[in-house]
Amino acid sequence: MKIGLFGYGKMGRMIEQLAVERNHQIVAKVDVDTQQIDFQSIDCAIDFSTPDAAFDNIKSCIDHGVPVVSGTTGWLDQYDEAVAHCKQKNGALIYASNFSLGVNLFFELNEKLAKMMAPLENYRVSMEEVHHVHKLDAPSGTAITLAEGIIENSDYNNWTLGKAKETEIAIKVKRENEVPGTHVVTYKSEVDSIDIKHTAHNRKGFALGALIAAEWLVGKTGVFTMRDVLNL
Ligand SMILES: NC(=O)C1=CN([C@@H]2O[C@H](COP(=O)(O)OP(=O)(O)OC[C@H]3O[C@@H](n4cnc5c(N)ncnc54)[C@H](OP(=O)(O)O)[C@@H]3O)[C@@H](O)[C@H]2O)C=CC1
Ligand SMILES: O=C(O)C1=N[C@H](C(=O)O)C[C@H](O)C1
Repeated sequence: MKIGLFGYGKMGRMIEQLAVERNHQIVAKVDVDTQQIDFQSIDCAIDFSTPDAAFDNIKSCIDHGVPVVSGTTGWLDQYDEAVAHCKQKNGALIYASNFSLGVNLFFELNEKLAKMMAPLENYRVSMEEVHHVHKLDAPSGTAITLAEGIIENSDYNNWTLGKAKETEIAIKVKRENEVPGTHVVTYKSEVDSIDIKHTAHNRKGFALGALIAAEWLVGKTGVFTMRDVLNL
């Protein structure tokens, strides 16, 4: 597959390394200064850029008939517009706040646990995410997906970075050194706590998941999620 990388930072470079191992070709490396892009040469675009750049990158890929996998976080206020644009143009799009297989299993576990905990009024849920100091957005996209998974399966109706009201999920954000990404969901009562935790040891899992999504997406039209790709 001929891949166009939109964003050639920490993730773009990791994807390049794994893509070559999987016999793919990187035919474009797009950054903020790129003047011209040969869209015709690209079978699938993989966007790991910045919150400010993601939507425009996705839109121009769709406009040029190029399927796009986006892992950029922090641009979700424009997600519905991206979905509508993709459907209108008969394009192909997968967005995931986290492409790693482990985190996608963690998402499923989080929803199942939320369902089990919902009737137990003695427990309150909260969340912590830890990332490297270079991260631009907070909370992480993954923490937002986890919070949405709890909200869909319980009486909680919002998340907050501040002091949580009765029906809000408190998310604590930590930025430390070069941490690739750690997420903990905690249910606490007076007598005990239940924690579920995912720890990324490096960025390979994210990159591999994005490549698997790109391999799956080529030849399809529509808007998909990692649930579709992994058949969860
Ligand atoms: N979904 C997932 O599984 C994962 C998602 N992420 C997310 O992916 C994104 C990128 O992460 P990461 O690689 O660590 O970040 P980096 O900052 O290392 O890389 C982002 C790159 O995008 C470049 N860029 C800026 N503007 C544009 C533009 N208009 N078009 C294309 N590229 C542009 C930046 O260039 P410059 O530095 O010159 O501005 C930089 O090289 C983040 O939003 C992060 O949260 C990260 C890991 C996993
Ligand atoms: O910025 C990162 O590094 C990461 N971002 C994603 C997020 O915001 O959830 C995924 C992963 O945690 C790493």
